[in-house]
Amino acid sequence: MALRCVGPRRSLLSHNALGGLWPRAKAVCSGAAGSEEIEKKLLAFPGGSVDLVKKECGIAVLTISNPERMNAFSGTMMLQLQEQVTQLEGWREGKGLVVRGAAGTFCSGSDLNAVRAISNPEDGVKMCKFMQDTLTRLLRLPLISVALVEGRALGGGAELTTACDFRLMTPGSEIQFVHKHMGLVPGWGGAARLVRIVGSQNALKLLSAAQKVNSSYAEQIGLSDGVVSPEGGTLVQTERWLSSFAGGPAPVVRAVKKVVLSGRELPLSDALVAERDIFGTVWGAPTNLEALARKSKHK
Ligand SMILES: CC[C@@H](C(=O)O)C(=O)SCCNC(=O)CCNC(=O)[C@H](O)C(C)(C)COP(=O)(O)OP(=O)(O)OC[C@H]1O[C@@H](n2cnc3c(N)ncnc32)[C@H](O)[C@@H]1OP(=O)(O)O
Repeated sequence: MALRCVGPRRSLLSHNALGGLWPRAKAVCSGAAGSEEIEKKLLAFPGGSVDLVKKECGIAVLTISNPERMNAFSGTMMLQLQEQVTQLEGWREGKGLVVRGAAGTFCSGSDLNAVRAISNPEDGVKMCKFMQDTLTRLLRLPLISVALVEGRALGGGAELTTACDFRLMTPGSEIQFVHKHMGLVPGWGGAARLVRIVGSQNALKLLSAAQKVNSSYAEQIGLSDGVVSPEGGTLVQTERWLSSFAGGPAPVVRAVKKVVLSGRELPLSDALVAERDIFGTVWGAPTNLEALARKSKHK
């Protein structure tokens, strides 16, 4: 049975999915405590929803939905995204996450009506900090995540794709960091993450030319991990693809994500300590003991 979490239950708390193993996450997310002011302003821009369905198989689907505006993020959707990330942080049985847009397109970034109304630099920076915190927490979930890109992923929508571990694209879909055309640069953490995904040369090209990236070019530079064809259902295929990484017992899948995350984000000496701690959670645990009893051979 699927558990559906829809709508605007809100929390002002910042969460750290990796607990004590993760000193840097605390530092990055701690600013969220002072975010009440921007949260109040975001509430003034309603519309759309961010919906979460958690399935018993351990895979959740997060849907960005504002079809009249090509799934642009209204203010309340930004708040809902934060709430749904909090839900996922508390989901101990979770292993995988698909992030997608409603109605055949991914997301066209911030709702330009909200952007126009809060176009002063002070509010802009607060909004960007709010989204940075949420997307950092999304990327740090102990779940293996994939963005299913159909249609367009523009501006903040392109940034959202980089807050997932993987990206799959449908033929004809495009990712475009349109920020330069708007006289901007990414502010939701998308530039920092893009550099880590495609390298600084490719990131510079994509940002400085606001280049449209189709599915084949995205695969060539490592931005996309594969193409999903519309036949057979894009979500079904994406979930099947994800299952090959997020299959197996939750404690082991979550431990895999955590060691990769610590290796990616921490200095080597801290990453080694974190890896030992994570290793300690699976060594001698039921799955490990069962594998030993089976005398597994990996031919
Ligand atoms: C860059 C900074 C970043 C941030 O940090 O905040 C942002 O994300 S800013 C937003 C960046 N995104 C855009 O600028 C998108 C602008 N829109 C488009 O380029 C096009 O609408 C589209 C997304 C390519 C779709 O084109 P098309 O298929 O031809 O449909 P329409 O243009 O008719 O769009 C349908 C409808 O949706 C409205 N729309 C689309 N995107 C947004 C948006 N981001 N905010 C608000 N509204 C949006 C569009 O205006 C149409 O509505 P109507 O005009 O009422 O018909």
